[in-house]
Amino acid sequence: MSEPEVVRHPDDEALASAVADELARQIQSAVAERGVAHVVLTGGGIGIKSLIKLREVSDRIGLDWSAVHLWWGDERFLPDRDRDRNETQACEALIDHVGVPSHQVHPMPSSDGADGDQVDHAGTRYSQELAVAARGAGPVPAFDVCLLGVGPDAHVASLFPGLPQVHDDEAAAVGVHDSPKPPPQRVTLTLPSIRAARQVWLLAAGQSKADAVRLGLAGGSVDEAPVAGARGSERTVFWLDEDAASRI
Ligand SMILES: O=C1O[C@H](COP(=O)(O)O)[C@@H](O)[C@H](O)[C@H]1O
Repeated sequence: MSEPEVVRHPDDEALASAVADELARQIQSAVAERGVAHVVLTGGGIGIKSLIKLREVSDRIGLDWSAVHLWWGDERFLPDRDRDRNETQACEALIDHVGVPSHQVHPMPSSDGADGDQVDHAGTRYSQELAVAARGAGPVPAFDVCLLGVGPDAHVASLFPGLPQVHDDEAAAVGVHDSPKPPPQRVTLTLPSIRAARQVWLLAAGQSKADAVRLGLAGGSVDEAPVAGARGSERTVFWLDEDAASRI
């Protein structure tokens, strides 16, 4: 696992622009080197802002999306197209406007889909989809970049402090029943799946994230701060604005 690096920008606008520029570069180099790019998207304020900026970068440079696969780190288990779903927000911000082939967009299940209201089944279904894409090379593809927002409580994806999913080292994705942040039912990648990524990028903006960032960089207990367990195999980058970086 890699040691975390810190990249600081003055405010959330500059931060989102920098994330978008670098993500476009990483997509291009993954496709050039391996013929495919697997990117994990996040929800949250700065996560969605970065996708809006990525759409602008994509338009500007003519980014080729034909070999890009999009995954999610977590999802709120709600009906398809619900405005609070991370997928809905990512589609509005980016996906509906760029040319990613639809079979390469891999949303987590919705609560009105094939699993009905069975969020654990939804986690299993997503694990199976990840395994198929990994083509026998492991439980999940080696994601090129895994984007993760950071909650004020130090959660990443839908791995919340003190909840059992933080310690799941068998499943690739699992259901969450009692998230302290609404909605209570969610689907999330587990920490081993996140750690399979070449690069893990933690995105945080605002004073409310400053303590979580400090704990995440310190690398202590994942029970207390799940963000402390989010590390990439090659690179881990904390992308921060000055407010989020204020307690480092
Ligand atoms: O609920 C969620 O929250 C986190 C962080 O969101 P933020 O608005 O505080 O930045 C996000 O990363 C996660 O994907 C989402 O489901």
